[in-house]
Amino acid sequence: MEKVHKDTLIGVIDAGTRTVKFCVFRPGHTKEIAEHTVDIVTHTPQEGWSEQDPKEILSAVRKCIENVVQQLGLEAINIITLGITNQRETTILWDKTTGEPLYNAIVWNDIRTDSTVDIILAKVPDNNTNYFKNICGLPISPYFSAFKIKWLMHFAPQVKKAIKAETCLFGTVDTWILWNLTGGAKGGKHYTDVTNASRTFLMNIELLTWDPLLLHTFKIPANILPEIKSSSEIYGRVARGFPLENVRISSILGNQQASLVGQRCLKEGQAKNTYRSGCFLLYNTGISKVQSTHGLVTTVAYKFGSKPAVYALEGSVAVAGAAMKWLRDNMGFMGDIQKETESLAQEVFNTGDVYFVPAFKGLYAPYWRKDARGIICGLTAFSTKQHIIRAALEAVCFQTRDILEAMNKDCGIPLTKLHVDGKMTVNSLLMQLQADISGMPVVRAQSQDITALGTAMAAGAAEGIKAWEIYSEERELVPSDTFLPTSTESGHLA
Ligand SMILES: Nc1ncnc2c1ncn2[C@@H]1O[C@H](COP(=O)(O)OP(=O)(O)O)[C@@H](O)[C@H]1O
Ligand SMILES: O=P(O)(O)OC[C@H](O)CO
Repeated sequence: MEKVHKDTLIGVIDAGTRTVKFCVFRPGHTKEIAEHTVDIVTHTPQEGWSEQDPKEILSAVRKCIENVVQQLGLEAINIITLGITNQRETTILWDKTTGEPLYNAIVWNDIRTDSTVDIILAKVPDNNTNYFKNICGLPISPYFSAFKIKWLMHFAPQVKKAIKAETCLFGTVDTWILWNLTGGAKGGKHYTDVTNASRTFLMNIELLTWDPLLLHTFKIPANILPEIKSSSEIYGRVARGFPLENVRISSILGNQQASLVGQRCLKEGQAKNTYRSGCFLLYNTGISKVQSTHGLVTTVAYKFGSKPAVYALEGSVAVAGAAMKWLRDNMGFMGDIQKETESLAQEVFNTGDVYFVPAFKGLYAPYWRKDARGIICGLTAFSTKQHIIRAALEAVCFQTRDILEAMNKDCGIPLTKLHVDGKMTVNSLLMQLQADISGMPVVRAQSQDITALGTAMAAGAAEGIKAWEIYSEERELVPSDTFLPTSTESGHLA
């Protein structure tokens, strides 16, 4: 292992859907030494719409860094580098001369672009959802950024104007933060990394460059797009006016890819599932791209510097923990999700044959049905809120099982265990149900910060800090506990 100065520290900006966090790691350690989190408001101006204020994201980043710097006192000077990880697909357009956003950020799970999707579908033979999959790895769906950009180009006059004046820039949340941190209108770096670019629907997954046919199909001008970089290299330095001025920024990873790295699923055939608002299962397929024929997405897992890109198959589920929030906020079934979900669901032995499909905004993998909507069925006069809460937990597990089945069919080599992380995994009943429903051991990471850890590892790698031994044979970096399947009759995957 390369010698690292004992005081060196690495900072990570984790800009998620619900919160922005800044935390700091000591190389080689898996637990952060300081962190601060700020909630982000999501606006719903119309049903199915989901927007955030890009400036609020930025001021949350600033607040979080300032708070952590204060916590660390003099030690903050040891933060030598920063990484950025982020909610993916969320789309921001801004004016490069003023630095002002041209519209709110359109969040990944926003479904206003249904009609845009139909326009694109109408252009392809047989309305084939998978028509561009061999180019970008993705099915046609409102989930991906290109549909959001196209919607903005059509419906936001200020965007049209800025595009005409050639002052418009596009970025996912990583790019917005990087551009602003490195100087904004005064020379900010307009870059993204391959993992985020692979979620836009505009990148050629083979060449890792913006694809002319896709740009032409969406009529998106190339001059609004950021330059695509690797996930681990030095992109620039924090500009004057921001805390941690002059510190290098040296990793960018979409948050689901970051947790794949943090879980050290760095070899072909290793997979992880992250349970948060949504649920995202990524299976490392090495340097080869597996084209799914069973509804999964081909995505870039990571690219460290000049090393070849590593790919993953991804199964994305739009609603997982978000169903618990719905049961709390819309149904009033509980007051505190963390404290009550598990105990309420434990009060009944099963769901009493109640099933819950939380397709609030359509269904993602493996179905890709933008027209699907939620359903609760099997209700009887005996059904209680406990049955429905338990059914909501089972729904997360069934959706994961659907994805595991699709992965096994696509890859031919069945997974033998599932590594999991994310806030929802504190729910041990959910973990046991997942082991039973998928018929395989579920290995739960004993850390909530796998995403940030993966980003710190990538930032460290760019700086020559090999303290986490990214390529070592030993996989288990973070302590874990395992849930074994207790029932097998329905638990075996097809
Ligand atoms: N004990 C629990 N049981 C079930 N769901 C939980 C529990 N604790 C948190 N959740 C759910 O997990 C999700 C946590 O999401 P969070 O990590 O805040 O990320 P994000 O909303 O950015 O995806 C929330 O949707 C919440 O409803
Ligand atoms: O911020 P999260 O954890 O909800 O992750 C969102 C995903 O990146 C969307 O693809």
